[in-house]
Amino acid sequence: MDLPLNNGNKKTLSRLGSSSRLSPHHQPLPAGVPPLPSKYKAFPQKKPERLEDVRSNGWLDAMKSSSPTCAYLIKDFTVGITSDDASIAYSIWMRKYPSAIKSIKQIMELAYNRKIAVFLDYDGTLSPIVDDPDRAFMSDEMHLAVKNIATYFPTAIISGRSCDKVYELVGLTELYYAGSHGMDIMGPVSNSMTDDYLKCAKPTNQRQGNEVGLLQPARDFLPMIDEAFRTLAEKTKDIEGVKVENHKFCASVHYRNVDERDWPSVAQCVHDILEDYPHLKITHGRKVLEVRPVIDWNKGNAVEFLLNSLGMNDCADVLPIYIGDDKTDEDAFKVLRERGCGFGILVSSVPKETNASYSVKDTSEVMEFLKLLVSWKKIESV
Ligand SMILES: O=P(O)(O)OC[C@H]1O[C@H](O[C@H]2O[C@H](CO)[C@@H](O)[C@H](O)[C@H]2O)[C@H](O)[C@@H](O)[C@@H]1O
Repeated sequence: MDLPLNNGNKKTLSRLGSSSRLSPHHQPLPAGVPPLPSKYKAFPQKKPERLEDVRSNGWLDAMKSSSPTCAYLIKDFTVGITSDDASIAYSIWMRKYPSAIKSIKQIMELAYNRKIAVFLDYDGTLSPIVDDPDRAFMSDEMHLAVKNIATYFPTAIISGRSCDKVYELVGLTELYYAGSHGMDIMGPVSNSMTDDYLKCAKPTNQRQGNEVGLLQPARDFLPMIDEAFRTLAEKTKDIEGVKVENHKFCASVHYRNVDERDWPSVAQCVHDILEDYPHLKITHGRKVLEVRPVIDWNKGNAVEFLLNSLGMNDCADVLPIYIGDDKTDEDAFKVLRERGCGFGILVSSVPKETNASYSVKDTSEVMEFLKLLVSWKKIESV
């Protein structure tokens, strides 16, 4: 069943070809989800029979395992181990996901005669994870490293935050931005783009003098997300430490600062609200529940879209590199792995299941890797 998003304009982006997976306006809804009504408010607020309790539907387990800081290990390893065991397990894991820094020579060989495109997640990748999402800033050194990388390679930030918020935090006009987990893309405009890709009234890419366009495949969900955000904020306001953010095409319910004994209340509250929104779903991030439209569009689609619109779709010529730390970044790692084109680098200091090919420990290693890429490019171009 196709979801008639966006004013019935059936034109697709010509550069994307005919793949329905890439078409932002024909996202199939999962089986059993009713079509989105044209007037969302008129939709009967069906209250389905009570879903499984959050304890049995896996939400609580996912909440407990999000953002592990010490010896939380994946299923091939043991939980509740000593720090020595943890470092052995990490070393074993690193054999499968080697350090991108130590593998720089191998990466440069892969990049030989190919154009690199760089995709960067924001939180936990460019800025360290902190308790207050409003204070997640990049260091000056990281800011410079990102600016330099964008001088040499097409670079995009792909974030769960709204496009405006991440642009405000990064403040670099030479980058492309995809906010709301890829549902709000500020990217390059080419002549072959159709009306689906809105040309931005205010070109932000001043340094390169390029026009910038917007792609918003979940545009019709805006009123619904806004209403859900307000309900989530209202209903969770008495749980100490909860913070709810509106990221335009998704909403984030943070529980990092909530006493662990109250996590079931957070989960139950969000779960109960979502029963009234069959067009919204939950994904798990680092101590955050992300509420987003059920459409099949994620950070992986955003990467594919940007590669297409940058004219960098030919695997023989292009090496896309995606760096991220979160579960939502796995969608992008998976796309690169499945295309057999480019690779992901996971930011993690503990073993995790991942579709990335390499790893770095933390944001300072991300910065070191970005600097290495720039140094290599400088040497190569003399
Ligand atoms: O895709 P990202 O750029 O990584 O954004 C994902 C979420 O990041 C932010 O939350 C995370 O970072 C916060 C600041 O360090 C931290 O306090 C929080 O616990 C993390 O989940 C952001 O606030 C979320 O809205 C994003 O979805």
